[in-house]
Amino acid sequence: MAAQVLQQVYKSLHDLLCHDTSSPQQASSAMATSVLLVVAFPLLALLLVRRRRLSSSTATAREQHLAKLPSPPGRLPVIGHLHLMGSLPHVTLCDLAAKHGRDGLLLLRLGSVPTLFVSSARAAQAVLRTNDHAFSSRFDSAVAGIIFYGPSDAAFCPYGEHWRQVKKIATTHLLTNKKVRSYRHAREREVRLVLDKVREAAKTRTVIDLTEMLNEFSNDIISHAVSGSYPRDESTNALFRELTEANSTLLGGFNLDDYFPVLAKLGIVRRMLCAEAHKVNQRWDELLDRLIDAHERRPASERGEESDFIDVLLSLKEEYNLTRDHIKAQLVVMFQAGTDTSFVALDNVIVELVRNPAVMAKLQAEVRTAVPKGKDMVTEDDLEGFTYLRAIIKETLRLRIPAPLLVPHLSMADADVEGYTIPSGTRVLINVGALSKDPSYWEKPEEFIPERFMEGGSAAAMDFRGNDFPFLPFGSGRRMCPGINFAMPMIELTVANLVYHFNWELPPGEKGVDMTEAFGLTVHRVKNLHVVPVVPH
Ligand code: HEM
Repeated sequence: MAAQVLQQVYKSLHDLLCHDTSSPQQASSAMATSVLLVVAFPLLALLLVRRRRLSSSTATAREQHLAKLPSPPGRLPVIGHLHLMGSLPHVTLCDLAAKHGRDGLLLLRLGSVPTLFVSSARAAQAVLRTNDHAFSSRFDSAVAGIIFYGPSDAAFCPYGEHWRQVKKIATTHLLTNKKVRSYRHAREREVRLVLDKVREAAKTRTVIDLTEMLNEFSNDIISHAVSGSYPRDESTNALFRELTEANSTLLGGFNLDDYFPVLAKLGIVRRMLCAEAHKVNQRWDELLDRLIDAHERRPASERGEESDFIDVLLSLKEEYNLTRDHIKAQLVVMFQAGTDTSFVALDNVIVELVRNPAVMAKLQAEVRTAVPKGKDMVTEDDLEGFTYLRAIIKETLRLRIPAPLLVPHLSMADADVEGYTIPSGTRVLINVGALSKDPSYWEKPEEFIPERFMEGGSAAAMDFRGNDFPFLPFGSGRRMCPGINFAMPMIELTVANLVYHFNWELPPGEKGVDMTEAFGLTVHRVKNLHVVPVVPH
């Protein structure tokens, strides 16, 4: 009985979040869901054996602070503002913040979870710099706990000593400039493989699915960094790709416990929510065990300059007190945090170039002038002088941020933001997608104008390394992305080669690129980019 109620609740909530609720019919369906939940909740609550309660004075103080924050009307019983989110929360939130927000802040009740949305550069600075420590944790998610072994990885692990250690490993051992440089030949080899495939298609002017090709490419690059000091292994790379996608579906989908954490404490709910995550985790486990075992058997003398992440993590086992599960968690997160973001960024750059032929021509002129005609490929040595290429990548990361709400932060102590007290335990989403289109910082913010980042341009001084708050595609502060140095050479090298060797046309009859977006762990286009490569004369 409880399982049936739960399944119905789950389905209703899923429908609610995955569809636009702006029409009257859908608004009434939101009300129906709410009614269903009002009826279902007492039933489910009866099943809770133990329930942690905040002391009533703490709860009252907390509610008093929250009540002072601006919040939109239309809050429904139990589901709160969940029905207002729609299928593209990063877009809906911009509208809600514009209508109902104050001082760059807006409080929504998503299910039972108070969630603060931050949508001005000043408020983002107050959260990510002035109160960086207070806002540096992550919320507890059953699914993330299974996928990331605890979670004990660098991205989903709550703030604390373990997180500090694994983040340090990421920044000082796995993703340093030196380490990234050591993968240079692997990057060039993978780009060469992409060029070979494109060249084949260009011979017969065949339409190619460039999005799919770039997705595979990004995954292969990370696969190499993780375990690739072995010969290239297609089947292992394909398995990594499949499992990373399975994780993305689990993490990016609707998870009941993200909005009703108290429910997730019920054994029956936990089992239902986590069954798929356990299956996927088991497959990761088998794959990683196999690879770690193989690395352990290999003599240290065989690990060259290009040691991969598994080699590095094994060598740090004693120093950092790492268990095998800790090592696996770091490996899984490198795929999860690194692949999708880098791929989406890369794909978006190409999409913008196809949509803006004048920008494409100017970039081709930059690359083709610097690199002699007929060269086999543009190498990383050639990239140094490509200022327009760098401006294009920045402009793409401004206009189409892969993770426009960052990863949710969680406050660990009361903190003052723009004159409001944000109580400990509040979930915080920074709408960096809104910041990078704020007209008070950006001229013509909806237009693709890479020149703004060139010398003399209005944003020439802006960078994405966490110090310019209107422009935070990688976040800022303690939880900032450690993967910039890894992602940039890969994106620059690939784009430079694709525009050096080929001109790009839309398939015959296509008038433009379909830009419809879907929200998940990252925001990506629904339809893949299909293009025709043409070898220039
Ligand atoms: C264009 C590519 C990338 C973008 C746009 C990007 C963006 C982000 C963002 C927005 C966050 C969350 C920051 C926050 O919560 O405040 C993040 C975290 C993270 N990223 Fe990236 N990322 C990219 C590439 C990479 C790569 C290549 C790796 C590793 C190979 C990586 C590893 C991580 C990790 C481990 C975290 C968690 C940091 C923490 O919680 O302390 N990222 N990234």
